[in-house]
Amino acid sequence: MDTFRDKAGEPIGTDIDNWVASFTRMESGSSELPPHHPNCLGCGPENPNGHFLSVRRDGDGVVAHHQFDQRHVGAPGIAHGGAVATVIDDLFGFLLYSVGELAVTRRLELDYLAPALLDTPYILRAAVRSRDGRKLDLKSTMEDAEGRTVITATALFIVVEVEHFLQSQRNSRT
Ligand SMILES: CCCCCCCCCCCC(=O)SCCNC(=O)CCNC(=O)[C@H](O)C(C)(C)COP(=O)(O)OP(=O)(O)OC[C@H]1O[C@@H](n2cnc3c(N)ncnc32)[C@H](O)[C@@H]1OP(=O)(O)O
Repeated sequence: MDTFRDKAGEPIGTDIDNWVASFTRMESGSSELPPHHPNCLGCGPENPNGHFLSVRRDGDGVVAHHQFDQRHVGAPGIAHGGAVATVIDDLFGFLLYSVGELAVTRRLELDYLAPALLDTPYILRAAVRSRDGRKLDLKSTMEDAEGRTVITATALFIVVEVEHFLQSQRNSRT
């Protein structure tokens, strides 16, 4: 089990309730947003196989500067489409700090308008388009340094209770 940390990087223990509490207590102070947890595939600083995504608030949404590297290669020189989807899914997860509720991905849809090149800087943005009950309609774009849109994405996240994660933890074989 991971040791979860608060916004200041202080350990808050391994208990999932603590993790959720630290997540939902997030106030709108610094624009820098903390990783979902240390080993998160998208943003965890302790996951050597991850993307180390660094995200900050940007108006009502979030923004990240990111480069894919050789660990994420699909076709030579091009990031694997699944790696791109991982990063966008994780970026959407940062919107939950503003929503202030727990939610998980139900649907994720990407349009790959141009190849996402390795070792090339991109800027990714995401925002909540609308909310209908538990359903969060999210949108994202990824642009290159010249402002060309490389990826557009939408997602449906569903708000869940902490029990969703507790039950998943109980059912997990790890
Ligand atoms: C602590 C930090 C946490 C956050 C941690 C952040 C980490 C970020 C990482 C990125 C995020 C992830 O990877 S999350 C991990 C990947 N995702 C998952 O594991 C989720 C797996 N799926 C599930 O557990 C479940 O399907 C749920 C919880 C998502 C939904 O199940 P449910 O609660 O039974 O909901 P259900 O009734 O089926 O659907 C809810 C509503 O959505 C509608 N709906 C369902 N599908 C669709 C659809 N494709 N298009 C339109 N609408 C749809 C239904 O009609 C319904 O509308 P109405 O009748 O209400 O109107």
